[in-house]
Amino acid sequence: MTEQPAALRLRNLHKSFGKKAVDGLDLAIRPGEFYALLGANGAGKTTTLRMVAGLLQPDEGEIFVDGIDARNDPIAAKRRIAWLPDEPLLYDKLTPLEYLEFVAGLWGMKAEEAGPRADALLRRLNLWEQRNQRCEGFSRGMRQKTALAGALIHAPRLLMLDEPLTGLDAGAARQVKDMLAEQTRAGVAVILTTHILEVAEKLADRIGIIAEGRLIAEGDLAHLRSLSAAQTASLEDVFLDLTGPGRHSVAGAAA
Ligand SMILES: Nc1ncnc2c1ncn2[C@@H]1O[C@H](COP(=O)(O)OP(=O)(O)OP(=O)(O)O)[C@@H](O)[C@H]1O
Repeated sequence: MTEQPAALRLRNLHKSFGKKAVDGLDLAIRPGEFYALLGANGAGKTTTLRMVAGLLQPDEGEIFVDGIDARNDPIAAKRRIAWLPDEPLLYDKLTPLEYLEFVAGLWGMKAEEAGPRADALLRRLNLWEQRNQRCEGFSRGMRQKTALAGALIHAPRLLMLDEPLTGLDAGAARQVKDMLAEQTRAGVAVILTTHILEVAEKLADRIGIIAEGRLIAEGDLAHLRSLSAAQTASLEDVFLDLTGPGRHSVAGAAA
């Protein structure tokens, strides 16, 4: 049996904006894995995901999505990716149904494939009642959920989300979390950035911590605890310990 390729593999990824934002990042995520990328403000999380999404050109390094070299074949890689930024762009004059039709059209999906998938996503995310209302009056949670439905319409293999739960009420956050868990059960790899450490603690199979553009620690919570002084600590304690002043050059990353 041939081994399944990683859903995402980064090798020695670099990006500088004058100052280093991503500095030799290596990362591998399995199909069906839920991976949380943590880091302080400015650590390089969004820059990393934007490079994978093809929105930024790396200075150096390799990006493989589902075995496809994203720098050589960006279109094939993008077809396998969904990218949900922290402030997704919706078209206010469109309804959720129209928005999904529009996004499906961009992917060249046939109506008979896109229609049922859009219906299922809207029902699943509790947007069915609002499917014919314009997005302009939507709350942040409804906008996030509409954008998530749009991100999933083309059945991606790698779902990347930047701060997807920030500002959502408990009900909307639960619907998004349940949806993400369902995706991983279906074999989709999920990578998300979050400052809500409880989300990473509860949902992630593995957690990567980056500081100054480098992966300084990686593993499940038990492994991260073992790298930290306080071994019974919460993820918040571990995170603050590993990213604290003077620490991140010494905490070695290991799976
Ligand atoms: N387009 C850009 N031009 C110049 N500098 C940038 C640009 N994008 C990011 N940076 C810089 O790169 C570094 C990493 O930023 P990035 O947005 O990736 O961090 P982050 O970990 O996502 O932070 P946050 O948690 O605040 O979203 C920061 O120093 C930031 O100022």
